[in-house]
Amino acid sequence: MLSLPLFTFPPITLSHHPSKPLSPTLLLRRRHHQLCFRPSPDLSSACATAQSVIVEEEEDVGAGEEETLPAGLRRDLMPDHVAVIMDGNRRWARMRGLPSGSGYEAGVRALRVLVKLCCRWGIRVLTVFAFSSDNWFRPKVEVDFLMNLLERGMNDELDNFLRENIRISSIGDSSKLPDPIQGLITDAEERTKHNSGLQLIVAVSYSGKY
Ligand SMILES: CC(C)=CCC/C(C)=C/CC/C(C)=C/COP(=O)(O)OP(=O)(O)O
Repeated sequence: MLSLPLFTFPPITLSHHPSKPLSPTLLLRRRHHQLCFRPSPDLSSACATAQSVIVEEEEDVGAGEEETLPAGLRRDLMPDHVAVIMDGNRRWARMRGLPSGSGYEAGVRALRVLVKLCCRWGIRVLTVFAFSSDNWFRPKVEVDFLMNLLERGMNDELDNFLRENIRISSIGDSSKLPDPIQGLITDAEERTKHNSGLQLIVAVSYSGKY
């Protein structure tokens, strides 16, 4: 089982965009598997560029072929592996007087944009920390909502993963997930296992122990 290291150094947190709940903490795995933390201007501009693309989310952000990087980003400084902690969804919704569910749905939309950007910018691996072991202790209605969102996401996106050459894998204690979701994840892992593009690792029911 893969494990995602947890870091104690100050995380780089993207400032909230006024309309999108993407506040990921980025953990960068540089080439040659050396872990490092780069609060560099290059990273800032990567974040700024990502945010400006998220603003244009409603426009088509096609995955397409790997492309020339936007101004300010340098190919030799791009990480191989980006990991995102997908929190802040409820806070984002609360700040706008919306129910938590709207925050989670917006989080999923932001995730779609992030996946497309990783494909376009040549990131090899994207890990998203989507549901922690502690999240099981949230109110049942909220857990059910998230499980439903996960199930819909896996169903809706599989064709896209196949078309875009994205390989899906998951980490975490999947035995706690409802059976249909376990089945969907296993199926997606199996059907995409030979894909050679972006590897999308979804950490669900994950605690750092798995
Ligand atoms: C499993 C699934 C459907 C993944 C899709 C992506 C997504 C929206 C993940 C967020 C899940 C989550 C419980 C985040 C925790 O912070 P929070 O945003 O609930 O709370 P906070 O605002 O208090 O940090």
